[in-house]
Amino acid sequence: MGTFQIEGGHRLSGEIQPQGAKNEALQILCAVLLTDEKVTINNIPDIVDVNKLINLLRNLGVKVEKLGKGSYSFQSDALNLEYLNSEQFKIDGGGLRGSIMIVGPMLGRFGKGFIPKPGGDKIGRRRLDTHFEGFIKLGADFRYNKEERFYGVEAPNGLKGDYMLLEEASVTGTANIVMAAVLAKGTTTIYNAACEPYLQQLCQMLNSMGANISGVGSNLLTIEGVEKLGGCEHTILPDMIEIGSWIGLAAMTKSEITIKNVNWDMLGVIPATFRKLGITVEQKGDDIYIPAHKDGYEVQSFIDGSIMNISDAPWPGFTPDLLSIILVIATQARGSVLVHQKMFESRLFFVDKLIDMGAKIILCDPHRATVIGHDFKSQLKATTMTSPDIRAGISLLIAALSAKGTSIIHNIEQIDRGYEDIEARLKAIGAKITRLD
Ligand SMILES: CC(=O)N[C@H]1[C@@H](OP(=O)(O)OP(=O)(O)OC[C@H]2O[C@@H](n3ccc(=O)[nH]c3=O)[C@H](O)[C@@H]2O)O[C@H](CO)[C@@H](O)[C@@H]1O
Ligand SMILES: C=C(OP(=O)(O)O)C(=O)O
Repeated sequence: MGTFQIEGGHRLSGEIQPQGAKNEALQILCAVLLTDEKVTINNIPDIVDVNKLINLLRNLGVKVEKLGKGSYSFQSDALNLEYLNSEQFKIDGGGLRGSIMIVGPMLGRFGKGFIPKPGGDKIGRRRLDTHFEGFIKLGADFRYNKEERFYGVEAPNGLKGDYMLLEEASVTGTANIVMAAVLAKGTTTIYNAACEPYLQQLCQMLNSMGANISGVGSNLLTIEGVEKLGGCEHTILPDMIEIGSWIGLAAMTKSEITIKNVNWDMLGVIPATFRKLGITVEQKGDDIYIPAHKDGYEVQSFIDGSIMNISDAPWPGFTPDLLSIILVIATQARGSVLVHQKMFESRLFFVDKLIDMGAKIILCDPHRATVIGHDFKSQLKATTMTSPDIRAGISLLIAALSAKGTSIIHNIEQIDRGYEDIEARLKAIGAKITRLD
């Protein structure tokens, strides 16, 4: 188990460049399976989950060539479909959440797709019904092996477009169905589609490969199936969750930080949500400038004066992946906030560790926590903790960097899943952080 030692209480300063988006990369990498031509992808983050998926693709027979930092070419012209029946596939496929998105492209192109129960964060139930209901609508036969927790879909005669209203706007579910539908016969209409920037990017990439998808950016996608897709070049957006993490880091450590080249237009309500906590998020060209909040930050009020409530919602709502960060920075705000994590039922339990550090939080139920901010009148105290999931992990790291004394965070593999070379990048802006093993 990897461990960070963090000496907190130091101001940071300087510039930080966000990595490419983890959740976009996972979709885009799966899309390389849709063509036998070469696909070049730039700005791929060097993080554990993405490297696991690249390794899975290699084992499936994709030719992978590294062209430079973050740039790779992929060619899926001689796949080894037998790998899908192997023990190795069960290990590779179960190692991350994003692997689920190989099913759609494999089904669309080869008429069959399998996957063991995918990995990813243990943050509550993470059903896959939306994915498979979508494939069934496109004409696939579905089977599930309960003992082995192995999912399979087959359509030996190909897929046929249909209208579908998704039960929920699932991010990976929508990506999976879109990737199957681009090669189906006829028209597929997906209503209640997820429309995160990750999906907008995926649809744009697929269109540049020859697909015909309209409605991109909305929750109504229309896909005219095509016979074949070709190669393309695609560049992954900066990671909006990393950008939000650095906003939180700057505020909580009262540091002046510039986050470079954020692609502001794709950040949706993220800047406005941090501003609700009184944090100054300034747009400077395409950078975000966070001044040192020397006098702290004050939670804004609603018009009727009721307590500030920050909750998650499918895009264009506020992403659930940033709520843990909102929660940690609320512990030092002037005022109180109700954090409501609507989507996942086990993502707030990490507040125990913050309470240990001296934060004033009432965990009302698994979905809601009330945070009463200290306004920096009392500093959090260093402690030893274990990172339960990726976003709780980065939130605890932010708490440790703001705390008095030296903290230890175990299980940092969770953080490495999604944050590239984090200690070097944080050290470069003045953080005292050491990887112990
Ligand atoms: C690899 C990847 O891309 N992972 C992201 C993806 O996971 P993933 O695609 O697995 O998440 P889904 O969008 O399927 O669903 C997330 C959770 O929200 C619930 N739900 C979803 C939509 C909805 O309208 N109502 C609702 O209640 C689901 O039941 C589930 O518990 O999207 C999540 C939601 O943004 C993010 O936290 C994950 O980081
Ligand atoms: C929950 C997340 O990731 P995953 O879906 O890969 O578990 C996340 O990125 O916050």
